[in-house]
Amino acid sequence: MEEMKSNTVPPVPRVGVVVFVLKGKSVLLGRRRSSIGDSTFALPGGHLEFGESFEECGAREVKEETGLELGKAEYLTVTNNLFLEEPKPAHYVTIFLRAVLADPNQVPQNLEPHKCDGWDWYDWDKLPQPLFWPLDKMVVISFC
Ligand SMILES: Nc1nc2c([nH]c(=O)n2[C@H]2C[C@H](O)[C@@H](COP(=O)(O)OP(=O)(O)OP(=O)(O)O)O2)c(=O)[nH]1
Ligand SMILES: [Mg+2]
Repeated sequence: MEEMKSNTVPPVPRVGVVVFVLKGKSVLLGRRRSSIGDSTFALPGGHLEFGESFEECGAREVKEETGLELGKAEYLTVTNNLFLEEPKPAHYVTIFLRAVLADPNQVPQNLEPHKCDGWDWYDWDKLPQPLFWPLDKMVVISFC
């Protein structure tokens, strides 16, 4: 087919799954190191892989990025995000989950330091700035 000969793959939307990991009144955030949203505070999460449930993906990404084991994750909401200003345009459908820790004494580790400056707990009433804009949009729409 003609389009198969081309080396330029047309962009497609991807699915991101991110998790509000909650501990008392605090939520886990880390400063991103990425071409998308560099140096803004974001939730742990990543790309949905073929065949995964949202909850499996959220638990896997949180474990890979922070070492934390989650209790049961619950669906919160979904947003549709276009990153047209980025070096490479991207489109994410982002699934937001929430979960508490399986064992509340676990301490987050920065297991992917090329993607994040480090994880910390932030009081829900005093979230750090700037938030990654899709997260900011979701918080404003859902909670303000
Ligand atoms: N991590 C994260 N991603 C978010 C948030 N909000 C949001 O729309 N996304 C979207 C845009 C991200 O590019 C996309 C995928 O997450 P990511 O950028 O952390 O992906 P990743 O490198 O960890 O993915 P992976 O290769 O490990 O699967 O999800 C958020 O608060 N945190
Ligand atoms: Mg990630």
